[in-house]
Amino acid sequence: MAFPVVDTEYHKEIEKARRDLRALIAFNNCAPIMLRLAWHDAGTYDVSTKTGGPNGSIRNEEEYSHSSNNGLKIAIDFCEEVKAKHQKITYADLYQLAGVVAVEVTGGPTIDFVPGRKDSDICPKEGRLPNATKGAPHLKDIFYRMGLSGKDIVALSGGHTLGRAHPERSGFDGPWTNEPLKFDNSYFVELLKGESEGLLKLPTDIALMDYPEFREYVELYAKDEDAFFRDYAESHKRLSELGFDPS
Ligand SMILES: C=CC1=C(C)/C(=C/c2[nH]c(Cc3[nH]c(Cc4[nH]c(OC(C)(C)C)c(C)c4C=C)c(C)c3CCC(=O)O)c(CCC(=O)O)c2C)NC1=O
Ligand SMILES: [Fe+3]
Repeated sequence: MAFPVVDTEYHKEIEKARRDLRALIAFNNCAPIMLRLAWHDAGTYDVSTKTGGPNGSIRNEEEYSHSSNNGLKIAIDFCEEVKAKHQKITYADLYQLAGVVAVEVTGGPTIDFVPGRKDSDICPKEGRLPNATKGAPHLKDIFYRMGLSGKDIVALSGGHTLGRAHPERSGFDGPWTNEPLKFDNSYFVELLKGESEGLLKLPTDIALMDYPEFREYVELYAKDEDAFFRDYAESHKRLSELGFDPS
C-alpha cells in the first residue's frame, strides 16, 4: 500500500510536533523509552497477513498491557501531551516521529520521516515482538516475519546504545553502554569487548555473534560509526514504514 498523500496543513502540524517532541524529550531525558515505544508499535507487523505495524494500536490498554510492553505507558502518556496540541496528527505518525526525534536529539543519524500512517484499534495478540531470552533462530523468525533482513536485525539492535533494562519491566537490569543517552556505535564496541562490569547483554544481543552474517555487521559497525549510522537510518525508516511502500 502506498503512503496516503497528506496536505500542506498536515505537514505543518508535523513540523510543529517535531519541535514539541524535541523539547519534551530533552526536558524529560526520555529518548530511550520513546524509541522503544516507536519500535513496539511498528515491530508487530506481519508481512504475510499485512496486519499490525506502525498504526498507533499500542495506545490501547489491550496492547500496552502486554508484558513485552511493560513500562511503555510512560512514553504513551508523554506523547499525549503532544497529541493534545496537534489533534490532526495520527497516533501512528506521532509515535514514529517520536522515535525519529529520539535518535536525532541524542546525536544519532537524521532519519527521513514520511507522514501519512492511519490509526487502527485492532491490537495484535501478544508474542509478535522478539523474546529477549531466545537465540538467533528466533530473531530471524521474528524479523523475517516483519519483512526485515539479517542486516536490519544487527543495525536495529544498535538502538540499545540508548537506555537500559529495568528489573520491574523485563527482569533484566542495566544499560548496554556507559553513555545511555548518547546515540553512537558503543553498543557494538561493547558487544565485541565481552563482559563489562555493570553493562547488560541480552541473550538476543549475544546471539548476534552466533551467525557469521550477523557478526560481520557487528564488526563493521564497531569500527565504522558512519556505516552504522547509514545502515541504522535505513533500517529504522524501513521498520517505521512497515505496511507502506513509500513509492
Ligand atoms: C533485536 C531484538 C531485541 C529485543 C529482544 C529487545 C528487548 C528489549 N529491549 C529493551 C529496552 C530497549 N529497547 C530499545 C530499542 C529496541 N528494542 C528493539 O527490540 C524490539 C522492540 C524489536 C523487541 C529494537 C529492534 C530496538 C532498536 C532500536 C531501547 C531504546 C530500550 C531502552 C528503553 C528504556 O531505556 O526504557 C528491553 C528492556 C526493557 C526494560 O526492562 O525496560 C528488552 C528486554 N530489544 C531488541 O533490540
Ligand atoms: Fe530493545
